[in-house]
Amino acid sequence: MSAITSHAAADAPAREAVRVALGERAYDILIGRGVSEEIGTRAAALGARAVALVTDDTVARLHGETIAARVASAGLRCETITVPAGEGSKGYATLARVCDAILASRIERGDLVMALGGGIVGDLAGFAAAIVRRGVRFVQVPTTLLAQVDSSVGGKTGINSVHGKNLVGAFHQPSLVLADTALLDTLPLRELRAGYAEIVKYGLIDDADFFAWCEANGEAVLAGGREREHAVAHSCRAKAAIVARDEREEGDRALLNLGHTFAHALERLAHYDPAILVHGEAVAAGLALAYRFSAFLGLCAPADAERVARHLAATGLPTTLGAFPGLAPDPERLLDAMAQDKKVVAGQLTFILARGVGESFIARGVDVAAVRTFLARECAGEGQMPG
Ligand SMILES: NC(=O)c1ccc[n+]([C@@H]2O[C@H](COP(=O)([O-])OP(=O)(O)OC[C@H]3O[C@@H](n4cnc5c(N)ncnc54)[C@H](O)[C@@H]3O)[C@@H](O)[C@H]2O)c1
Ligand SMILES: O=C(O)C(=O)C[C@@H](O)[C@H](O)[C@H](O)COP(=O)(O)O
Ligand SMILES: [Zn+2]
Repeated sequence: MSAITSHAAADAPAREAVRVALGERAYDILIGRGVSEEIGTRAAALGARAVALVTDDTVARLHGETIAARVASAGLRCETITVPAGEGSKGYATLARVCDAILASRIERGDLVMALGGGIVGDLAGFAAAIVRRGVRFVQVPTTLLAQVDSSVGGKTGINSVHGKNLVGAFHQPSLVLADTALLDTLPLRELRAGYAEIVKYGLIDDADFFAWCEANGEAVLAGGREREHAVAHSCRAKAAIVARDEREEGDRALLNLGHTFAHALERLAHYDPAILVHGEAVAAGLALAYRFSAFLGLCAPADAERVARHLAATGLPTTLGAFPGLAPDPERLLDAMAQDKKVVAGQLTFILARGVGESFIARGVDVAAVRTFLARECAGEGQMPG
């Protein structure tokens, strides 16, 4: 119980800074209500004279003018580039349009691309920044819970292909992340839940105490307030630590992919259609599946798999392949999508599996026949806890 108490939200400071210790590419994540008020002075302090503010049409309507005015008030030229909201923007056509708009704005290497939005804008704008003029600096101003706890940190940028999720991209670290939790006040519950799945992931990777804290405080995180800020800061610290020791996913960083071999396959089958699922929902199902697959292989106790699914379901997240309206997953199509996973080595699948809550590990060379049998059971609705 004492370890759980160490996550007490009452102890969370109003504002927190987390350093991503990457040598010459090190940067700060500033977390708290109102931190984006400093965006202009912070951009100026980075030596930029102009900013290409990339955002989506929903975020532009809600927060675009405020952020652009803050940038301009520090004496920087600010050009806003707006893309349609949704995963459909994370593709070649929108990437080309964003790159050309950045060039048309005469953004120089010393200037800044600024991603104002969720993970889709962050991944897209970050990749554009990585390739325009062979590398322009960029700043992340994440506006979804998912982006604040995960996608704005660590420098994975990219777009989707018909062949799969995030298959074209680059590692390009931001120069600064401003996670203003006040921006989440306008975020719909469905998107809060999706971001919550990636928060739970940190507990499942290697922090059983944090998973227990999530079990006790998940509803409060969704409701807002100090628990949410604590969860954002804790998640950023967890991700920063992993990224600092393995920036380019040559080892440990793959643990951040817990649940994602399943999730990305589901996203491809759904053609990235948000009417069917969004990334965080696919991750929630993927986490439950990774634990059930671990139990199926005899690696982890079925009770742990049930505990994981029970908590995700309790916060309104999907935990089964059958949970997505309009999606009829079948084992062969899922396996075909998994074959494009970036963790594949010499044609062999890699999964992140678990020996228990907070005890995940990288499993290379996983037997395809076992995956096929497991998926067939899951597609038939067998092996799942009720509800
Ligand atoms: N690079 C990484 O390390 C990393 C990590 C996790 C996920 N991702 C990627 O992130 C993407 C998902 O990101 P996401 O869940 O943030 O989705 P998203 O960017 O689509 O945002 C979700 C929805 O919320 C809206 N929105 C954003 N901020 C809002 C706000 N403050 N108020 C109201 N509405 C708001 C958006 O317009 C959008 O419709 C996926 O493409 C996933 O692959 C990347
Ligand atoms: O930062 C990472 O590393 C992650 O794996 C975080 C994931 O939540 C995220 O969805 C990431 O985009 C997946 O990476 P990918 O390399 O599998 O595309
Ligand atoms: Zn993810």
